[in-house]
Amino acid sequence: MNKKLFVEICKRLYDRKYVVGSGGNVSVREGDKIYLTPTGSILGFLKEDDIAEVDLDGNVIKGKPTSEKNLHLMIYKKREDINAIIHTHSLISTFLSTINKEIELLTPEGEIFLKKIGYVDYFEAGSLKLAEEAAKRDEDVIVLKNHGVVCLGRDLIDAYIKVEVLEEQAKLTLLKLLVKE
Ligand SMILES: C[C@H](O)[C@@H](O)[C@@H](O)C(=O)COP(=O)(O)O
Ligand SMILES: [Zn+2]
Repeated sequence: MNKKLFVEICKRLYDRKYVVGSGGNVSVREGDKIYLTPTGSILGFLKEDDIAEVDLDGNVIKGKPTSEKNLHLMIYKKREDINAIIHTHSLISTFLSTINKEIELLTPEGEIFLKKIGYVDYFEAGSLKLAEEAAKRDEDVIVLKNHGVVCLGRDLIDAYIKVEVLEEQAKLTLLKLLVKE
C-alpha cells in the first residue's frame, strides 16, 4: 500500500477544504487488508504510521479506525471493483443536500467522471443505518443528506478526482440556481 500517496491525498483534501477540523475519512483496500484514517484524526496532519488497519471482516489489526468503518467495509463487500473510498464534507455539495437540491452534471467533466449521483437520507454519523443505506446505492458518488459525500474509486486517485469534480458540479449547480433566481 502506497502510504505516501495516502497521506498526500488526505493532506490535499484538508488543504483544499473538502474537510475541516477532524472531519472526513479515507480508506484503501489492498489484498486482505483495509487501510483507514484513524477516528478523530485531522486529515491534514496525518502521518504514515497513523494509518489504521483492519481485515476484510473489520477486525482491527492496527490503530483506531474511523467511526465510519462499517460504511467503508459494507461498500467494499458489495463492490469488488472498488479499492478506495473517500468521505468528505464538501461544502457546496453538502449545502445543496440541506435544501434538497440535486447536483446537476452540467459539464463534460461531470458526465465523464461522475456519471450518476446517489442520494441517502440523513442518518446519524457513524451509525450502522447510515452504512447500510450508503452501501445500498449502486453509484460511485453518493451524497449523504446534511452530512457530506462518499466517492468510490478503482484506486485512490480515481476516488479523489470524483471528490473534486463533484464539488465543481455542485458549485455550478448553485451558480445556476442563483442566476435563475
Ligand atoms: C461527526 C463525524 O465527524 C462524522 O462527520 C464522520 O462521518 C466524519 O466525517 C469523521 O469521523 P472519523 O474521525 O471517525 O473518521
Ligand atoms: Zn462525516
